[in-house]
Amino acid sequence: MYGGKMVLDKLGQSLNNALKKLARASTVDEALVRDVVRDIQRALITSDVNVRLVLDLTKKIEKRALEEKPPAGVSKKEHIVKIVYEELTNFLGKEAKPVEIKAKPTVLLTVGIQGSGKTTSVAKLSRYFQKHGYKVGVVCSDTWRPGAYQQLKQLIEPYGIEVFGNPEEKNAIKLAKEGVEYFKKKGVDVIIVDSAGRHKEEKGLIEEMRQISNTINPHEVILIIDGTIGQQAYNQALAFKEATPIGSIIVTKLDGSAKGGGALSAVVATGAPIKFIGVGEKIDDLEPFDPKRFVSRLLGLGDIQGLLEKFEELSKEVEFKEEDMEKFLKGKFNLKDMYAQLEAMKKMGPLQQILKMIPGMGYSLPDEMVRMSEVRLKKFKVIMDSMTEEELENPEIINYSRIKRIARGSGTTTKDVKELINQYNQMKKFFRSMDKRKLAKMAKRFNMGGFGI
Ligand SMILES: Nc1nc2c(ncn2[C@@H]2O[C@H](COP(=O)(O)OP(=O)(O)OP(=O)(O)O)[C@@H](O)[C@H]2O)c(=O)[nH]1
Repeated sequence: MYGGKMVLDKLGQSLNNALKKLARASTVDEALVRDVVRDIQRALITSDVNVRLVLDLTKKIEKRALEEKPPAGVSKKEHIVKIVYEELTNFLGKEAKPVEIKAKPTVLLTVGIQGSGKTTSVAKLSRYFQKHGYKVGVVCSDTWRPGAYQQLKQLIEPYGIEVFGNPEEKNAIKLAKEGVEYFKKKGVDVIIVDSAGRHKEEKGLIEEMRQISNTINPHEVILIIDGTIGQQAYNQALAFKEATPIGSIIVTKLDGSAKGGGALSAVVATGAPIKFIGVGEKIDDLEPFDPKRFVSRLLGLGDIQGLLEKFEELSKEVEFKEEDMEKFLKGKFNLKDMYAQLEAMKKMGPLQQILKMIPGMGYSLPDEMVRMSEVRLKKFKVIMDSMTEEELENPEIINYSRIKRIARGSGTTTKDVKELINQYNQMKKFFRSMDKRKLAKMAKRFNMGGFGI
C-alpha cells in the first residue's frame, strides 16, 4: 500500500509472506534465514528487478542476518525484519529527495517518451504544488499532439491553475519561451513546462530536452518514466542522467504494475533521484517518493508515518476544526457544516485514501461526495445564502413552501434546492451508517492530534 493505493501489491504481498514465514518459525537458524532470503529473491525477480541487483541485495541481507547480533531487548526475528527493511530502503535510494522551490519562479521542464504519462503527471504536479501553497502556471509546448493542450486545460483549470498554450503554434521552443515569460510576468511561484513527447526512444527525447532547456533554463528537468516497462527503465534513466545535471525522475503507473519494482530499482541504480511516483489516473494520485515510507508500506509494517505526513499536508490546505471533524465523523451536522465539509473534501480529494489508510477502515465514499464540482459547490453556496439561520441549523424544517422561497431568493430552481437537500441527507445517512465504534476511535485520534497506535 502506498498513499492508500495498491502499489506493487504483488511484490508487497510476497515480501510480507517471507516475513511471516520468519515470524512463524519456532527457531531462527541458518536454514530459515536462507529460506526467507530465497523468498525475497524470488519476489524481487518476479517484479522484474534486475537479477544481479537482486543477488547483491539479498547477499547483504543474508550476511547481516547471519552475522549481526541483535542489540539487547531485540529478538532475532525483529532484528532480521529491521535488516530487510534497511537494505530494501537503501536499495531504493535511502532518503527522500524533494523538488526544491527556492527561486521565484522555479521553472520545471518535464520530458518523457510518448505515452509515459507525461501530460497527466504535469497536471498532478501542478496540483501538488498548488496544494502546498504555491501559485502555479503550466505551459503546454506540446505542438506534436494537439489534444495535449485541451487535456491539460481539462485536468487543471477546474482547480484554478492556468494553462498557457496555442494549438496553432508549431514551434515548440518559441511556445515554451513565450509561456515562461507570460507566467514570469504574472508572478507565479512555479512554472511547469510540458514538452512535446513525440519521441519513441531516448535519443530524440534527449535532443529535444537540450533544445528547450537551453532556451528556458529550467531549475530542474523532470523525466517521466512509465513504471510498467520494468528494468528497461535503466537505459532511459541513464541516458537522461548523463545529459542533464539537474535531472530528476517521476515513475508513473505504479498502481497495478507487475514490473514496478524493476522500474524503481533500475532508476535508483543509475543514481538519478526519483522524486515522485504516479499511483493512479486521478489528479491526486501522485506521491512524493520516500524510500523509507515506501518500504515500510510495501512490507506491511504499518502506515502510520505516512498517514501522519498526509494529515500534516492536508491540514495545511484545509482549516479543519477538531469539533467539525468530530461532528462530521459522527454524522451530526447541519447544512453549514456540510458546506464546510464539502469545501474541505473538494480540496482534500484523497479523503477516501485517508480513510483507507487507517487500519480497519476500509470505507469507500461515494465518488460524488469526494469530487464535488466547483460549479455545484458555488450553486450550493448561493442557495445557502438565501436560507435563514434556523434553516441552516436545522434543515429538517425545510418544507416545500420554504424550498420555493429559497429558490426564488437565490435565483435558482426548486430542483436545485432539492438537490442540495438530497446531498445533505445522503451525506448524513452515509456517515450514520458507518461503524460508530470505529468512528469514535478515529475522532478521538483526531482530537489527540495524532495516531497513538
Ligand atoms: N494507472 C495509471 N495510469 C496513468 C498514470 N499516469 C498516467 N496514466 C495514464 O497513462 C495514459 C497516458 O498518459 P498521458 O499523460 O496522456 O501520456 P503522455 O506521456 O503525455 O502521452 P503523449 O502526450 O501521447 O506522449 C493515460 O491514460 C493516463 O491516464 C498512473 O500513475 N497510473
